[in-house]
Amino acid sequence: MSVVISAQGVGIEFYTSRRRKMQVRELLFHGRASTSTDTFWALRDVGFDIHRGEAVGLVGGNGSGKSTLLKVIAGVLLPDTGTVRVDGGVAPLIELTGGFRGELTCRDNLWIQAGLHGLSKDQIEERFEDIVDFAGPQVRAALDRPYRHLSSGMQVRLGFAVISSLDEPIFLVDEVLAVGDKAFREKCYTRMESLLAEGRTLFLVSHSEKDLKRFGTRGLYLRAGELVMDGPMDEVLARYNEDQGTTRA
Ligand SMILES: Nc1ncnc2c1ncn2[C@@H]1O[C@H](COP(=O)(O)OP(=O)(O)OP(=O)(O)O)[C@@H](O)[C@H]1O
Repeated sequence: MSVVISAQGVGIEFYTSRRRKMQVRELLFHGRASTSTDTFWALRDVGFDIHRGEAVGLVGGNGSGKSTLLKVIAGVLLPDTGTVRVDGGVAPLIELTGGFRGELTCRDNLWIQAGLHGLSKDQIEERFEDIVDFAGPQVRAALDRPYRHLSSGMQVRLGFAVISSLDEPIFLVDEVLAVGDKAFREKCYTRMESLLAEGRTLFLVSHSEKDLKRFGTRGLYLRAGELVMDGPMDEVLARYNEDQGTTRA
């Protein structure tokens, strides 16, 4: 099967600037403290290949670099070292409310988001009803109201409904399933299953062992920015739980 995501030696270095306490000498001669810049590597030498149709779950503790890696694959962040090659478009089910404008109506936002993600006017018209149906009756009732009037769960519903309707071959999913209510989560699972059945590739970040086992056949384990294990999901979770000192995530 063909490789659709190939990461080789990927490193991301973040800068953390901090201003030191002023020294008397600096106060006298400069009037301000000099700024020292610290850096740290959020990802370090990460490498893997993902094949078309694979369902891969990414695990790791808080701050281990999971979201950063997804942003690199989505093309939002460029790596400081190494390369990432992505064959085909990516549908980012991450930070789902990010691109929406609070003062615009839900209807306008739906059009803008779908358009920005590459759907044509005809495609949006054709899919409009399905997208709103998926988002649910509360979102439908609020279609002509400002987006900011939606509850945060409803905002996520609309975002998921738009992005999951895209034709992209690769889907990145980051903890969005943790936000919706139970009924909506089930709808999202069903949609993700049908995307997989159609041969799309799924890259999922989650702290839920249940979700990871349901979708991920293969697991990647990030620890402090380094990929410490790449293998069958069960084995990766066992190692992760062992490191965390728990039996369940
Ligand atoms: N823009 C940024 N500038 C500086 N540091 C950042 C930035 N974005 C993330 N970080 C840091 O990079 C590290 C990795 O963050 P990341 O969000 O990728 O972790 P994560 O594994 O997704 O964590 P979580 O499970 O808590 O969501 C963290 O230490 C975080 O504070």
